[in-house]
Amino acid sequence: MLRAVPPAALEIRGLCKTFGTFRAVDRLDLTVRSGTFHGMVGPNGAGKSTTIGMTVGLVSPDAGEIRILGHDALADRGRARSLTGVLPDGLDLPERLTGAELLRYSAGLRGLHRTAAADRVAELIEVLGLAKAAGTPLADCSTGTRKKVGLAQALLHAPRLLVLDEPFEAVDPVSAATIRRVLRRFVDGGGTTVLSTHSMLLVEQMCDEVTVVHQGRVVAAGPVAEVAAGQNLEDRFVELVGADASGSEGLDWLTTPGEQR
Ligand SMILES: Nc1ncnc2c1ncn2[C@@H]1O[C@H](COP(=O)(O)OP(=O)(O)OP(=O)(O)O)[C@@H](O)[C@H]1O
Repeated sequence: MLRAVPPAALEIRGLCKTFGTFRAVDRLDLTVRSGTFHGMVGPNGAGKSTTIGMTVGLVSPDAGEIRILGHDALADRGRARSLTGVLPDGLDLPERLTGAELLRYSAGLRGLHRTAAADRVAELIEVLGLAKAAGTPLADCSTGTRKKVGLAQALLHAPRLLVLDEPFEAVDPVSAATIRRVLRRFVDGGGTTVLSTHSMLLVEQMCDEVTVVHQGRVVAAGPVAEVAAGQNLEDRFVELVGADASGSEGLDWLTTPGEQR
């Protein structure tokens, strides 16, 4: 008997976004298979955050299709939102709430029963090492701690797809290892994670597949080893997006001692 193929966790076709006259995302296609860890990499300004923003309903696309686990995410935002956990770029958090208050509030918005919400919030605080942040206004928390609170918020409602914009940015190595273990358990349990990152090492260590975005378009995609094509991923990345020798010329005043300032 033929087994039904599960729908992709995330399927993007022909996605476009223009800011003024600048085409930030240009007919981008992306497929993230269910139950995988997928990395999205690209140079600064490549269009990763804009793509993620459109995927999770924070930025409206000019054109294209987005399907989350087979559901049309643009037509049915409510369904897409319930399936997806999001760690957006920039993390605009309500600064006066403490970490615990934000998590309880988010659990309420997600419609979690009060007892389940309290249990999950307590467990996330424990596992992610957020005891201090739980009682501290978010305005007074460090960048890395805010990332962890944002991640806890993304996990609260047990989504099927996690979309994370640079989840390891500013996070210390011990916390990063904890986050990696949490994400690995999530994926091993059938969830799907797509994350943007500048760490090729992280992609090599954690991701099943990778998509390389450059100037709003996909320039390579597939299993990490295939995209790396026999090189380490960092060298292959530089080859794909074009090496840049800037930084080795100019700024003579910086290296000429004794010059008048
Ligand atoms: N709201 C906006 N208005 C105008 N331009 C924007 C806006 N948002 C993004 N852009 C531009 O779109 C391009 C893509 O930005 P985006 O943040 O998606 O890149 P990125 O790949 O996430 O970059 P980085 O790795 O530096 O975070 C950039 O040139 C950026 O300046």
